[in-house]
Amino acid sequence: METVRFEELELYPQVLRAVTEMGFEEATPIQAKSIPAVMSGQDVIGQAQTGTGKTASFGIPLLHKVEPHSKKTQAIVLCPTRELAIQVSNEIRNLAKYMHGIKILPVYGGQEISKQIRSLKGGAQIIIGTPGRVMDHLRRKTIRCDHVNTIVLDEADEMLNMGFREDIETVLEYLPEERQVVLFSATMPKAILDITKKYQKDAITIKVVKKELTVPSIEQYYYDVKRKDKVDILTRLLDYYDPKLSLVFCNTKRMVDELTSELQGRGYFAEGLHGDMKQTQRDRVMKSFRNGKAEILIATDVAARGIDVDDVEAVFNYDLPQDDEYYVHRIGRTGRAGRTGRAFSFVKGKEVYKLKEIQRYCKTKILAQPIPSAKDVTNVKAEKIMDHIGQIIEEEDLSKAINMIEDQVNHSDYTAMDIAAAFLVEALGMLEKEAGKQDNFEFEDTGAEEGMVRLFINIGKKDHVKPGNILGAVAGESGMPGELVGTIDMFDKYTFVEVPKEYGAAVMTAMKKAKIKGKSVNIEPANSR
Ligand SMILES: Nc1ncnc2c1ncn2[C@@H]1O[C@H](COP(=O)(O)OP(=O)(O)OP(=O)(O)O)[C@@H](O)[C@H]1O
Ligand SMILES: [Mg+2]
Repeated sequence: METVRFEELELYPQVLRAVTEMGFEEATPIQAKSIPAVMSGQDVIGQAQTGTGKTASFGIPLLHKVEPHSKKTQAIVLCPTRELAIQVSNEIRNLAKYMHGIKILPVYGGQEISKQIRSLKGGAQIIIGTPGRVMDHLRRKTIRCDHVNTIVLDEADEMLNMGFREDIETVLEYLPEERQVVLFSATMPKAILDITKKYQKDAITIKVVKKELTVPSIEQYYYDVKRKDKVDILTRLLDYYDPKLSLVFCNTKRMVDELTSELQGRGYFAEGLHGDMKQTQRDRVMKSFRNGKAEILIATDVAARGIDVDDVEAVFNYDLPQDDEYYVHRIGRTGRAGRTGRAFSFVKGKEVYKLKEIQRYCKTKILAQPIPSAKDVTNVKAEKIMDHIGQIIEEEDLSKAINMIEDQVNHSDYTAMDIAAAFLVEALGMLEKEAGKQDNFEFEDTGAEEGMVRLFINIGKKDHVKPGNILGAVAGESGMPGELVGTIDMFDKYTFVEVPKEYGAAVMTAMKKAKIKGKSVNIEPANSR
């Protein structure tokens, strides 16, 4: 398709200036087609892939449609999540930077309503909000709709889905008969298209057609992963690919919480995000993800739609999404605005069929991929260290250090090569300690109780050791609740302890460092003893 420059779209000079300042050079295909259509006042359904600039596709025309001299509310944009309402409002504010007298206000749940009411009193021509809170203001008459001539549903298919449909209908009832209804999304399932007729008149459909629904610059892989191995494989992939920012999707809030503390415990800069958190906390997490302080965001689908954060280089489906559409939106958090990205999905057993279904829906291929080995991770780390070293050699004054090494070489049997190699081992070792806090152990079935594994402990001479000492060491060192420790069988020279399977590896790792009655212990999985 021919490229269209923003100059050709007859924008206000103030808007053109803002667009240029935001670094947009050409209009994306969806922008080129839908900016004129939305400006003309027609009802529009716009569909284009994730990260292709749909926000400006409706944001720019809204700025052209509002009358800045009237303080009345003239346009409403509805978004499915609070984070998206904030983001869309910021993007439109950026576009409006050089237009005077236009106020753009986000209103969403979890934010103090009295504060919102005060802001609304000042008059805002464009309101961007979540349906529940907008409805609330309409009922209180703190938002008045008599002059609203445009309503936009961002993520329209989600908004017209069962969870939101009633709210949307209520909001629409408040609007004047003569109004423009604009819908945008990366996905438009047929069932939803059927019901859009109820809300729109002679809508034109602008679909930027591509072969596949997902963005081609996102590499998509899957791993067949047992539940218990998921965390290890996730950290392996994080270490290997070392993405600047990553987004990890789980299907439940509980899983988000669990995985967040697991990764934090292993030393990763990870934060969780889900709907049960307080809004102030959600805001804090989003802020630290946007500024890169949190490198890994672990979230429910609350972060799946619309969220635009630079430098998200990898998306993980820790759990496979329930709906095909959600796969498209989740992985679309990377590979935005022409960038590349990677998407990794974990599947177990029968979920492979679900994955096939997703590929059919998206018309894309998700490839099986071997898990990088620990050695692969070491290699990429060594490469990174060598890159860094190269940079130091290029940029720093090394004369003092060279003198010191020369001294070493002259006064020992070591060559300069020995010394350099030892430095590399030291640097890698330090990294390894950070990355591999938990060793992997194979537990064989040794007739332990259901869900338990049997560990063999040898503390050498065991004159004064009592079951209580063992219990204290196992529970105390590993952080496992003591009441979970199963049977402790003490024999003449050795002891068997049963612990829940999921704590097996943690106990083993912890006990290697533990002492019982001042003595180091020897611990291993009980096999055929
Ligand atoms: N013409 C353009 N040139 C370069 N960058 C652009 C252009 N238009 C928008 N962008 C930038 O591209 C990114 C993605 O835009 P946006 O969030 O609007 O995508 P989207 O199509 O709404 O995606 P999603 O379906 O995920 O909601 C944003 O950072 C935006 O500022
Ligand atoms: Mg969007």
